[in-house]
Amino acid sequence: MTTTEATTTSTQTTTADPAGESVLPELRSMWWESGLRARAAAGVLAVFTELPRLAWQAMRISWRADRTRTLIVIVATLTAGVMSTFGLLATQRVLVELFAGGPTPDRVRAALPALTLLAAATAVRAGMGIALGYAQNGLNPRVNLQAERRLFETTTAVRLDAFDADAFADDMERASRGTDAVMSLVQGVTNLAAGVVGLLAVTVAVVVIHPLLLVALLMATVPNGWASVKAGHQRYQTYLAGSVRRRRLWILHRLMAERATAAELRTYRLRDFLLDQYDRVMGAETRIQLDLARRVTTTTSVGAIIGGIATTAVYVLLGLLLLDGQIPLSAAATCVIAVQAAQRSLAVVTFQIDRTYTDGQHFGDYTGFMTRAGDYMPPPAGTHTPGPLRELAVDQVSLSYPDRDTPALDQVSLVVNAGQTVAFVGENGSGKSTLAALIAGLRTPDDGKITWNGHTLTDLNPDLVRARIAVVSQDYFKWPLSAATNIAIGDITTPPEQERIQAAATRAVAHDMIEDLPHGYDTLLDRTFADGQDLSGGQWQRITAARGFYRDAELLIMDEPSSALDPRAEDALFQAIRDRHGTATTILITHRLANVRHADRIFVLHDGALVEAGTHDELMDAGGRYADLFALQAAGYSDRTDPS
Ligand SMILES: Nc1ncnc2c1ncn2[C@@H]1O[C@H](COP(=O)(O)OP(=O)(O)OP(=O)(O)O)[C@@H](O)[C@H]1O
Repeated sequence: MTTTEATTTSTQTTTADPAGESVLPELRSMWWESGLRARAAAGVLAVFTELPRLAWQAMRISWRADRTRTLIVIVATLTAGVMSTFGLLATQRVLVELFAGGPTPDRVRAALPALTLLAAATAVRAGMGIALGYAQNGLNPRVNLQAERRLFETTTAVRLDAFDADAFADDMERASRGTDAVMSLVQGVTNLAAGVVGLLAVTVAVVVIHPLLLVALLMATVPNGWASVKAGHQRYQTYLAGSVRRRRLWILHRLMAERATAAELRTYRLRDFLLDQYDRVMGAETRIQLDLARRVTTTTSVGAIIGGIATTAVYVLLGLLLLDGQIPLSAAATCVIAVQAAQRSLAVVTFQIDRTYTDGQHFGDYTGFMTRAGDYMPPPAGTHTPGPLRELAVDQVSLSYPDRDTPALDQVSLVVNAGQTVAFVGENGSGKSTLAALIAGLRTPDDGKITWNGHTLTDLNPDLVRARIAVVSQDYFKWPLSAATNIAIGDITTPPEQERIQAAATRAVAHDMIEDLPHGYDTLLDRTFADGQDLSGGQWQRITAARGFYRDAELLIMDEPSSALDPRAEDALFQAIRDRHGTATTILITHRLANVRHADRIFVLHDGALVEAGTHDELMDAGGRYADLFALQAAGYSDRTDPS
């Protein structure tokens, strides 16, 4: 597909129904696709210039994965090729002897040495085939392991902001597809090498018999080869242009078939809406696939027709050479066998060129992703060891999310002393969670710095800093693990201890609730597995709070830890937080302002700026934003209790 075609297809999808533009904005052409498309449009011949590089890369991966098997593959492939040449030359000798004059027994006897050679060559070739299969089978899982592990090593190491970039998500989607391609590429290159060696073997044999036969061989093989390569190119271009569509389809699959969305889908009667979305994306996809099928069929049919005509011409040429006495009958017969062998090898070669090229492009996506992901890697880790927390200072810190006009945090400065309980309050979107993420070292400020006992966070060893901080996030993830493990992953560096797990659960008011589960602490918290259970929102929140307590960190950051808790549980949780006062530091983010009254210091954020700071009493006296919010919330309670 050309660039124009790709653009047309994506606009077709969105303009077919103007509503689609806003509902499915991802269907628009992405800026980053144009560069890749340009590469794909480089032309069919580019395949041949790229193949050696791809083969080299595949071999390097294979070598790293398993040297012995890679060696077996190389030796077996080459030996099988040499045996093919031998086999063909031996066949010709057998035919020469059989077509010679004299009684049949004498002719058979004369052909015996060549026949023995032929049998030996065939046996060695078959043996090499078995060795090749054995080596390849053992190589595949090892190569796959290497490729996939490297991908996950990268995706788990990149900075958090990588996941804010849509290009990164698309890039990653293609890279995941690329991990399968690594294995396929190694296999494809081996098979391709086997096919090429087979073709070379036939070529050598044919040239030895009669150089003119080489022309015949080329005529019979080139058209099909060209068509096959071109078809592969067409398929890859279509695949490339469809990355955004596939991501959208994947999202729709999950929205329509997963448990997490099942209830809301029904409540809001989203069935028809989602099916309509699916029809639109699939409609576009089907049109594109049908168009591709038409173009691929045309290409391969043209190749097959020209190839057929050329093969007929070869047989005519052979007939003419025979009639003219240019070649003996034995050579002509060997040539027919050779052409058939060449066509078999060519079928392998063209299929493998197609596959290797396609896999090579996917592999390029994989390696390209690895390179581009380098831009998202955290800066070199600091080496200083953080001591026990004395003072945490946020100094003139700003952060803007990509594609946002206003900063999420704007020149924020504050100090938290060890043993304090401080609160971040403010309206939705005021920047509280962003500030917490910066303090936890999950994001790096664009400007300003955060210091731990006077050392900038980036100068400190990040693992050692994180070991001293526990974060209970507002957007927690429901890990599909047992209740005990869900808590124990709060400190993965030590083996889980049941007593410690229970103590953390008790502080988070989760113990009794967990004991009541069918298998207690061993209950699997995922309904999609056998024996799995799900929890209510408040119960999940208790588990995540227990995870935060499990680490017993010097600095505990709790972002909306009680939004789903019942009043009794909420009270108990905040009592546990107050118990930390004086011995450990807590940063609390909550909209329930009654719970921050006891905080040593309350920081009020508004539109990313720190607008007020002080104790509850100071802020109430100041009569500013905090006092307004507090009075508003308090009025809600007093209205209900006020009998008037
Ligand atoms: N990953 C992100 N990409 C782009 N913008 C973001 C991202 N996360 C947050 N924002 C924006 O940054 C601003 C601050 O968000 P933040 O989550 O820090 O607010 P908050 O004070 O914690 O809000 P809430 O009380 O609703 O939890 C908001 O305008 C939000 O839309």
